[in-house]
Amino acid sequence: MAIFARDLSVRSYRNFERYDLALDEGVTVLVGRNAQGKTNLVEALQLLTAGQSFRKPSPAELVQTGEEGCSLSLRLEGDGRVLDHELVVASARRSFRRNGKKCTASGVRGALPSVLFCPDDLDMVKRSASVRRGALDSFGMQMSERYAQLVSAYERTVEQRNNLLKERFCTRDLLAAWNESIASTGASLLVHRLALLARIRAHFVRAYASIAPHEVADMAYQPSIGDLEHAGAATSADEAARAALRLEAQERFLACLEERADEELRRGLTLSGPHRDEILLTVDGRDARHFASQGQQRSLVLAWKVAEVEVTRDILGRPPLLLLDDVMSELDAHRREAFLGFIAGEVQTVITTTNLGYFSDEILSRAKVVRVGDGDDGVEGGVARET
Ligand SMILES: Nc1ncnc2c1ncn2[C@@H]1O[C@H](COP(=O)(O)OP(=O)(O)OP(=O)(O)O)[C@@H](O)[C@H]1O
Repeated sequence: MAIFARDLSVRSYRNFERYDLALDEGVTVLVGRNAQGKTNLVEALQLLTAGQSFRKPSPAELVQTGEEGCSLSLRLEGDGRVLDHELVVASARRSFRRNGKKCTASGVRGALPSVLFCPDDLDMVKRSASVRRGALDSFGMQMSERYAQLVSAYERTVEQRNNLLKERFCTRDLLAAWNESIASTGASLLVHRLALLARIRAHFVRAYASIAPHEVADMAYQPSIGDLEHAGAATSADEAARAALRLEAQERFLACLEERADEELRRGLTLSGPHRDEILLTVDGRDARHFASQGQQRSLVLAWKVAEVEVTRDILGRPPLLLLDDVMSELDAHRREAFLGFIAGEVQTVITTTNLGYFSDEILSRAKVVRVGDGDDGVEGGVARET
């Protein structure tokens, strides 16, 4: 059974003094001129479902200029349950609440995962590998708490090891004490990433084929420690097979650390591990970073997003909340139709736009259209204040 996001309320948040928005179970279109706060509302929905925002704001940035603090809340309903997620910023610190009880970001993650597609994503194919790794990890963190723990533990370990590498007193012997722990956490994260990527890949290949039927797209994970003999075991139901893969990754990681220790000491950086891995996207066997046209890049990203929606369904048995921020204008009519065709009716979706002309009459007839911003009498229950 599905879970739906029902009511969003924000107070003293970004450009809104107060704003209340009731969402449709199907498609809600937020329409308004530039800088009216449409993206801010999408960001609020992402914060309250994924526990983080694509803008990576400091707590103070969320607070409306001139105010002391802000609050955001979202009511979720479904599965016979009601869940209230809240985010409060006070004294420049943010805290989450779930059903009134204080929690960390992980407390609001997972009940209703969100998949965001925004203009920044459109060039993820050509940007650095960290963008693609970040996309995979942000999604993985919503799918599994263990994945989220591994990401933060690994990031912490790399940061501490890099700090040590920058110290003049650092030696190979001192580093060796850290290697076991970074290799163990890194190997576990690597196995989680391989498993998630394998799930995404199956849907990605299919989705791309229906967007561009005469081309074949693919994706592959390329570990910086080299390809692993037992990589296929990442998706195995056999715990022993996965443990063997973890061990192989750990040993390989340790060997790489040993081999590159002098270079690491010289550069003050950890040079191998999941934070240096690549996610390779290809079209007809050619590396998309170098060969994909603008249109092919857009199709690759669309296919990736469709795959995230499908994997959420596979893992949780229900669809995510899909947040489409200002991307309709970036897609041509064919890709727009293909994308909306995938999600039509079955996925709760919030779309922002400056122009309803991008939507077919069919979509508009069943969507809830909300005007955001001043100058419109259709603004739903809110006060937007331009600053
Ligand atoms: N902390 C803040 N306090 C006050 N105003 C803010 C704050 N943060 C952002 N804003 C304002 O919010 C507005 C931008 O909102 P947003 O990015 O949601 O616009 P939008 O409606 O999505 O526009 P576009 O269609 O151009 O993408 C800007 O006017 C910006 O100054």
